Amino acid sequence: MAITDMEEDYDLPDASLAKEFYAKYEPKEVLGKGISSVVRRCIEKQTGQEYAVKIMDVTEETTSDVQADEVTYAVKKEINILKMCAGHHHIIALHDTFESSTFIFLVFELCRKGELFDYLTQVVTLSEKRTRTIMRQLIEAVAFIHDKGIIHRDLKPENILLDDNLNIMLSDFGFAHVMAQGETLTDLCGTPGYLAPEVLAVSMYEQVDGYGCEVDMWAVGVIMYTLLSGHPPFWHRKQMYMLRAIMEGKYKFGSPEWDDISDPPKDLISKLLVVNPKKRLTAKQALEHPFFKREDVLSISPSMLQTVPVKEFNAKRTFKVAIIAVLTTFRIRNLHFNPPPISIDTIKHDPYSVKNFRKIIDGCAFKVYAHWVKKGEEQNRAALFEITPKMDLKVAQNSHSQEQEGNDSKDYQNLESNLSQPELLQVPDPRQYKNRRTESERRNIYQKSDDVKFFL
Ligand SMILES: Nc1ncnc2c1ncn2[C@@H]1O[C@H](COP(=O)(O)OP(=O)(O)OP(=O)(O)O)[C@@H](O)[C@H]1O
Repeated sequence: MAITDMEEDYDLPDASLAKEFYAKYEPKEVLGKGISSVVRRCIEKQTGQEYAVKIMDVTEETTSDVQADEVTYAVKKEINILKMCAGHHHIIALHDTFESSTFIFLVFELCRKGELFDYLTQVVTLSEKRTRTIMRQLIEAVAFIHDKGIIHRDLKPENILLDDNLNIMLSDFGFAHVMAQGETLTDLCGTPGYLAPEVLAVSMYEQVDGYGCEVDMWAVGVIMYTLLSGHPPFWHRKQMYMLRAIMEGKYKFGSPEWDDISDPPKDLISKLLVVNPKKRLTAKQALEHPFFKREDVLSISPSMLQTVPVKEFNAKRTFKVAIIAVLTTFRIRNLHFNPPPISIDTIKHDPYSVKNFRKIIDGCAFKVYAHWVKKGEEQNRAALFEITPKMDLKVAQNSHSQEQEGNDSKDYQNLESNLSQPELLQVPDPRQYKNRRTESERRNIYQKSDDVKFFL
């Protein structure tokens, strides 16, 4: 595909600055844009194989030499972690890397279906079956990295990519860290709606221990809740309320969106969204949960089959099962073609309680809000789950803070102001250093976005 005028903002690095990359790869169209990078499809000249290349500019005019060094250091740390994770089916594979004095190129396997987040905006919610497949793959990836002592710290649907067969690939290890034996962390980093209570606690109270790998399992719980219901468990228009809800682990399986969902997924979520990290399920324990047991029969290997005792044929039982199956099929068919009547009153007063209407309403809502979360500099993914425009939210937040000053604890106010002042960023987060952007533009972006990643 030709590189269009619309992409002129995303200029390709000059050939003289990235000779090695151009010698091996042919860059193609832009696939997406992160805060610090542009991702393009590219073709490996020798093999004709397609990949995705993440191009990071480390020469922004406003970036000092020290910051450029920090960015390079942070990317190298990410590369090392990606190499440690090589070979797992559900972790993005890093194929190649190039570094010039001005750009860093990371060549990844290509995930054509984009982010799980975008998939979710199209389908609104996922079925239990689809959720089971995705969550199993995600938790297997998390179990794998935890086994190696790696903590991800930014698990969310935006960082989960989908391949052609809708299998997941865990990506974006920008905040990942290899934990030393017995180490705990105290950095406040991640994305607000997915932060575990203990991450918030370390920046609120001095006497609190650091946090560990358990924070990823909290985020796994938030993701699972979001996939099944179409909205996150702790979101609140006023950030301070959201933080409180997270700290207290207050969320609910509200009606009607959870009415048709069975107990096992709810039980698993409730064992992940546990405030005390020591009582939260680990990745390995989560994989043992009954929610994942149903499909296990399908994954029995031939060698295991030999050890499974064969049941004796019982004609009466087989006949009975066949009759039940036929009757059930008729009932389901009947219900499909002759659904029970819905009263006009119900539709008038509570259309959302009727499943079909609910799907239509949700679909429309997502269509309206989705344009706010399109990729690009102004992306604001948190807005997907909001009902007020972002700038109003900012005003509402400010006036709310004033109103509540007397009531809300100082700790929460401090924490909230930390979260909403990413300009306090100190640590080498490559995401700060946007391609050729002025300081005021950058500030504007952060102010508009609740989804800003922070690292204090
Ligand atoms: N391997 C890939 N295959 C296909 N598309 C990709 C791949 N990697 C990234 N993308 C697309 O490019 C976009 C930007 O990717 P990137 O990893 O830079 O995103 P980000 O995590 O939002 O950025 P940042 O880490 O700078 O905050 C993603 O939203 C995704 O849609």
